Amino acid sequence: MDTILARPAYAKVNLHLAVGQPFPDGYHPIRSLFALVDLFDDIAITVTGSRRFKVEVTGLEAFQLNGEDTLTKAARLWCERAHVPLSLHIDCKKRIPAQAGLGGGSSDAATVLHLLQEYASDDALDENNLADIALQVGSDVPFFLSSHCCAIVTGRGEGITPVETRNLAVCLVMPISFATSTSSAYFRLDEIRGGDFVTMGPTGDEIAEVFKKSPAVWNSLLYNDFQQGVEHQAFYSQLEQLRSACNGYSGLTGSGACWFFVSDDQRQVQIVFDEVVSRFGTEVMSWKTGLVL
Ligand SMILES: C[C@@](CO)(OP(=O)(O)O)[C@H](O)COP(=O)(O)OP(=O)(O)OC[C@H]1O[C@@H](n2ccc(N)nc2=O)[C@H](O)[C@@H]1O
Ligand SMILES: Nc1ncnc2c1ncn2[C@@H]1O[C@H](COP(=O)(O)OP(=O)(O)O)[C@@H](O)[C@H]1O
Repeated sequence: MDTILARPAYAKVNLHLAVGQPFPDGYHPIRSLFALVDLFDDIAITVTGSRRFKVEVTGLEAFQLNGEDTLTKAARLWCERAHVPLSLHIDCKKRIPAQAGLGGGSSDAATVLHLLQEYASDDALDENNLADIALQVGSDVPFFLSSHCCAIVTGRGEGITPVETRNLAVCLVMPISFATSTSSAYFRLDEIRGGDFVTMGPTGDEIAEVFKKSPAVWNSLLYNDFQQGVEHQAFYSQLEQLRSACNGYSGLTGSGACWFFVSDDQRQVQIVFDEVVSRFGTEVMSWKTGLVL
């Protein structure tokens, strides 16, 4: 009998993101506050009796995949390490836009790993093996694999310190005519900095303290380093103007291109959301949602 396992793969926002100078391997150290948001892809895995491997993704058709998709990569690496055949059918229905800075590809991969661990039960891989696979798939995968709703993330993405999450309302705005490649965004940031010394800003403890306060006061304390190299400045300036009339915090998530507004007052998020819909119409995709608790 086939076994079917399913689980949602949530998106994240980076409520703060400091980027340091690159390590010798080219990757950059980050110090970031990650929080899961209630926007998710649906992942289902059918473990079959036959030796067939099939991955079906709907909603990613517009994107040219550069090699394997993250679900295939995670499943293949897991099966290799666990010495089990790739007898799987993975089905993914995407809602999280790609190249948005919402971590959709990484979350999908972490969810596949979670489901395979659940299926393997007593034969599941140990933590070290799993952590190794996660980083091979992508720098954001360790956070999604951690199952924490909110965390300070450091190193390349492997340092996870959980932080208690909060009931906050969120508006997400994704332009439909452009997206951002993560590697290009890191490259552009290095170019802008031109090798100058950079500080990593507030410590993890300081970021966690700021997170306890109202989002309306975060603006002078938290930031995203990618904001300085962002293209389409006119678009983001319009969104920032909207925020300045409301009580909350806003910014780019990850390397972009998605913008978010967060508030402890649902009505403020409704105002921003309505204004975005009336100003940008079908030029953007927008969601009124919240942090995952
Ligand atoms: C910027 C962040 C912030 O959360 O997220 P996104 O905007 O992509 O969601 C992450 O650091 C992105 O993580 P992820 O999207 O998993 O990146 P990866 O696939 O590992 O790497 C893609 C490319 O980004 C660069 N990269 C990534 C992570 C990192 N700490 N330093 C880097 O320099 C490298 O050039 C790498 O080749
Ligand atoms: N399961 C997946 N979901 C989304 N993108 C994927 C997936 N697998 C591979 N990709 C590729 O990874 C790139 C960025 O993925 P994604 O995680 O959505 O963006 P971001 O890094 O901005 O959060 C896309 O260009 C896409 O082609």
